[in-house]
Amino acid sequence: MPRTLVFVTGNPNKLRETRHILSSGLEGFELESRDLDIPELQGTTADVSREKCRRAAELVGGPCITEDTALCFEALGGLPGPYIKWFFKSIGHDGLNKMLDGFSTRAATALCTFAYSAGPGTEPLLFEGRTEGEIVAARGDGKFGWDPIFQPAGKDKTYAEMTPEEKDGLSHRYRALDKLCEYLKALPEND
Ligand SMILES: O=c1nc[nH]c2c1ncn2[C@H]1C[C@H](O)[C@@H](COP(=O)(O)OP(=O)(O)OP(=O)(O)O)O1
Ligand SMILES: [Mg+2]
Repeated sequence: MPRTLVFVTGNPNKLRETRHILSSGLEGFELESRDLDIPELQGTTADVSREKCRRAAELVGGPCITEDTALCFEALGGLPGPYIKWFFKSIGHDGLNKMLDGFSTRAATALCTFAYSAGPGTEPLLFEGRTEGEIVAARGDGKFGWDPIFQPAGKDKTYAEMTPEEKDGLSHRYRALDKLCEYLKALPEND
């Protein structure tokens, strides 16, 4: 019997990709989605993730998962990090590239954090996945956020030029979800 997880996210691309990973690589789980826009605190990626999941569990009234994606530029000491959404909305692919002009490195880390709460009032657990890469001029279809400007280390394609299977094979999201699933599989069925 697949276990159903309530995934609270306002982002349809995230949901699609997470479902794809769960149906092709990490079987045994199904998602039920709740499109709720939870206010996001400022702080480290871990602070932002923990607080979002805590609030989501209160709204859902039961166990749930949330996910936060950060894009961390080495030249900027890890920023924009969890604030990438607002940087991307404001300045787009070109602006993000220009931010790094003049620096000696365009290295970036895509960081995905899944958070799991067993229900309201319980402390969320965090599962992180990282993919190293660099920021390049946009290539590929631009359907999902900053995919066109992130090229994983050692590859000649951006995330946006990869098939869903290729991206899932090395993505920050796959790596975080793999850890979350390992944890959930080890829990007793009715937890
Ligand atoms: O694999 C990805 N490839 C490219 N872009 C991505 C990816 N994953 C997230 N993104 C974008 C969406 C948002 O602009 C920001 C993360 O912000 P983040 O708060 O985690 O997402 P969100 O507010 O859209 O959805 P949610 O309701 O789950 O918080 O990076
Ligand atoms: Mg968000």
